[in-house]
Amino acid sequence: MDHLDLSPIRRAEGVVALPGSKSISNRTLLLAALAEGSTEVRGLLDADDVSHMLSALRTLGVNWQRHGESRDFRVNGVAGAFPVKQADLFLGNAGTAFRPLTAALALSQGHYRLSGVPRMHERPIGDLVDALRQLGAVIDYEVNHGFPPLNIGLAQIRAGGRVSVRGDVSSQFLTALLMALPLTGETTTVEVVGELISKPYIEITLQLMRRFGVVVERHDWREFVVAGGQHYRSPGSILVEGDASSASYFLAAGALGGPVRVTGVGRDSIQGDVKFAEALAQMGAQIEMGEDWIEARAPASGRLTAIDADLNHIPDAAMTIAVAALFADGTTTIRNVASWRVKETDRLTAMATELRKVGATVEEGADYIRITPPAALTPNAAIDTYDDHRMAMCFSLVAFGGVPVRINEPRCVAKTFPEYFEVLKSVTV
Ligand SMILES: O=C(O)C1=C[C@@H](OP(=O)(O)O)[C@@H](O)[C@H](O)C1
Ligand SMILES: C=C(OP(=O)(O)O)C(=O)O
Repeated sequence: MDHLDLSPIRRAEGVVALPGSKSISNRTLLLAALAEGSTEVRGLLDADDVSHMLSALRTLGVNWQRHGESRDFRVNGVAGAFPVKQADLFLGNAGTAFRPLTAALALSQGHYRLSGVPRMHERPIGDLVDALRQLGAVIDYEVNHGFPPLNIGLAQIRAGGRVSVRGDVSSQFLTALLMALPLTGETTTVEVVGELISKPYIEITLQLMRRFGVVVERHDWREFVVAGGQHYRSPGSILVEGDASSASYFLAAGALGGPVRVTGVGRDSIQGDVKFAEALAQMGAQIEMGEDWIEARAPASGRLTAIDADLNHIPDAAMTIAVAALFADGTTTIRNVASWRVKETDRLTAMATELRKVGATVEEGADYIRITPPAALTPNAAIDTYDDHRMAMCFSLVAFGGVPVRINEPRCVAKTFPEYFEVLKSVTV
């Protein structure tokens, strides 16, 4: 088995220029592809999830060019409909590619097949398919009802009216629907059924749609009205912010010593995961924030303290809090993260299993996890990562506990942050 042995880390200090945000990269690419005009996308994330979106768009007839070896791209919009009407798309395990493309293709009059890695075929998509069928889309499940692979057929799309979508399994279903609706050209009201989770990701969607000229009226988190007759129009140029979820590992490292500064996200960010800094501050870390940077250092007291918090608004960065809890006095409880079960792996079970390997006492609930750190971390734990980039990244923090730790299959970080371990090395001693 491939693995990476991390030696004990004494402290982290320095500046990390963050890679581009996954959520912003994939939304921007799709909106730029559907828009009228061409868009310069600067600072795009270079990682598997975005590569899947880029190659899907090329297969669908969208013309894009990369400027040399840079992270800057030009995307030539197709003004509404993909030119290629038949395609078989492989989307890995990229939720931000799979869900939005499903909606865009279901409303765009062609025959398409969408598939991914085996885990993607275990991640639910039924709520999105149900919503799209209300609009007249023809979508079949290839193997299991409610799960990819999907086959999309030619449809009679019903113009306008009301459509409902469940919001309590993944917010990506609502994001997908909102981004695709302007393709139908009629006013549509989307009603969210159940309590919407991961709300800040809907803010990212609405902000970027607005950058491309489409305005959505939002009534609380229950109803969204997309007016008819709008089209996406290129804003000219878009700079992708640094990834706020990727920032969480370095901010946590800073909170265990520091200072560590991340650049590319800050006060002006449109990403909900910047709120990770608030959770870390609640644990006692000293946080400073500028327009496009965040800095973390250890609490004045020297020790983090446990928190009991609902982290439904930052489900990805919440995993970093779970590992930071190993360094906090007391018992930390992370609540309202049932969605962890349907992500890259069942993250509640994976987190509980691996935290126990380093000696923590862990209670795993249906939608919460409670972590009491051990008096001393177990040295040389071999952490399984379950093909989950975030398991690999957050468990690297164990090395700050003065013990060596082994990360199995570390290359899973390629999903969102291929150079993670090199960057970590560059700011630690
Ligand atoms: O819309 C997005 O960009 C994302 C939404 C979240 O998923 P859920 O809405 O399924 O919680 C998050 O976990 C994922 O990494 C990215
Ligand atoms: C849940 C995640 O990814 P996805 O976009 O595939 O849902 C994640 O990156 O933590």
